[in-house]
Amino acid sequence: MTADSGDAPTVLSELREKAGTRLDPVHRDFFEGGADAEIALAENERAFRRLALLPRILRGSGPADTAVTLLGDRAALPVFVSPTAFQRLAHPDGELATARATAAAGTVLITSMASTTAVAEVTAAARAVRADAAVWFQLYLQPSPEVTDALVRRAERAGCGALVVTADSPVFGHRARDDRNGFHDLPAGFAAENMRDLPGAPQGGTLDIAMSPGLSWDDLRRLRAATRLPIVLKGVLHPDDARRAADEGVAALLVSNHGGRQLDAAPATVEALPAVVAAVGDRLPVLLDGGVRSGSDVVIALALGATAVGVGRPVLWGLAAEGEAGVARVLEQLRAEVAHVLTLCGARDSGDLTRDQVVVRGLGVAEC
Ligand SMILES: Cc1cc2nc3c(=O)[nH]c(=O)nc-3n(C[C@H](O)[C@H](O)[C@H](O)COP(=O)(O)O)c2cc1C
Ligand SMILES: CCCCC(=O)C(=O)O
Repeated sequence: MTADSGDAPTVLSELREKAGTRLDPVHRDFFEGGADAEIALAENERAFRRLALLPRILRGSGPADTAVTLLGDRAALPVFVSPTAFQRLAHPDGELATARATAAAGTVLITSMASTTAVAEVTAAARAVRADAAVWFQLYLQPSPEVTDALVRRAERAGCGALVVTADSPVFGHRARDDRNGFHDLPAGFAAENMRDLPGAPQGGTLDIAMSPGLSWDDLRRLRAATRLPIVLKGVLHPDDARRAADEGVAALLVSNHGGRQLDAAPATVEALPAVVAAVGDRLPVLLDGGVRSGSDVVIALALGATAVGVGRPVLWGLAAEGEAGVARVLEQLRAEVAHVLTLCGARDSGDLTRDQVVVRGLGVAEC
C-alpha cells in the first residue's frame, strides 16, 4: 500500500519510468542527475510537497483560464519549457521535437545555447507549427565579448524573442554521476551546434562553452547595450540580486537553482521565491523553475507570486519516452491539471490567487 505516501503514479512519473528504460544509462544519469549529494535536486520537489493550498469556495469563478502573458507573448498555460542541453541524446528528433510540441501547446520555449540543433532550425521548427511561436534563447555569457556577440546575433537572426542569461554557473557544477560514468563529452555525431563557426572556433568544429567566475554586472550591462532583445536573468535566488537586476533593466527574473545541478546547498526554489517576489514582484515578472511536477506545484508557485514556471526534466522524460508526442503529453497534462486545480481553488485565473492560500503542512493555518 502506498496510499498515504503521495507516490501514486502520474502521467509524468510514467513517462519518467519509460524514459528510464529507453535511455542509455549514462545519458539518463546526465539528465536526471544533480550536483554533489543531490540535496538541492531532491529538495526542489520535496519543498512543494511541504506546502498546501487553501482553496476558496463559492466564488462563482466559472471555468478556469490558464493563459498568461510573458514579455508580451501570450502563453496558453503558465508553464514554459526551461532550457536543457543535448536533447538529441534523449531522442533522435531532439530539440526539433521539443520545439514543435511546445509551439503546438502554445507556450514559450527557452532553447539552450548547448543544444544539439542550431537555434535557427529550432525557431523554424516552432514557427512551422505556429507562426507566432515564442522561442527565447538561453545564453551563457562567454569570457570573450566577440563570442557572446556572435551568439546574440545568431539568436536575433533566428527570431528569438528574448535572451535568458544563466547566471548561476560561474563554474560548472560537480556532477558525481557523470564523473563515475566518465561522461564529459558528447558522443561522436553530436555537437553543440550553436558553437560552430564562432570567433576562435576550429575550422568546421565547435568552440567549447566556457563558464567564467569573472563575469559581473558589467558584462550584463554590456549585453544590454548590445541588443534590443529583452533579457531574462536565470538563476536568481537572493533578493538583493533581484533588486539589482531590476535596477539594471532586466525584463524578468527566473528563480532557479539550475535543477539542483550547480550549488548543492542552494535552497529549494519554491522556498526562495517569496523573498524575491517581496523584493521586486511589483517591478517585473518573476518566473521559477525546479521540481515542478504537477498542476498543484504550478498553482502553489503562482499563488506565491510567480507569473509562470518552467519545467526541465519533465520535458526530457516526455522526449525520451515518446518524442514529440511525449513532450506534447507533458505540457497538455500540466495544462489540464492547472485548470483543474485553479477551479478547485475557486480561482478563474492566476490573478485570483493570493499568497495566504499557500500554507506549510504540519504547522496548521494561521489567521489571515
Ligand atoms: C539535463 C539538463 C540540462 C540542462 N541544461 C541547461 C542549459 O543548457 N542551460 C541552462 O540555463 N539550464 C540548464 N538546465 C537547467 C534547467 O534550465 C532548469 O533550471 C532545471 O532543469 C529546472 O528543474 P527541473 O528539471 O526540476 O524542472 C539543465 C537541466 C537539466 C536537467
Ligand atoms: C555546457 C553544457 C551545459 C549544460 C547544463 O547547463 C547542464 O548540464 O546543467
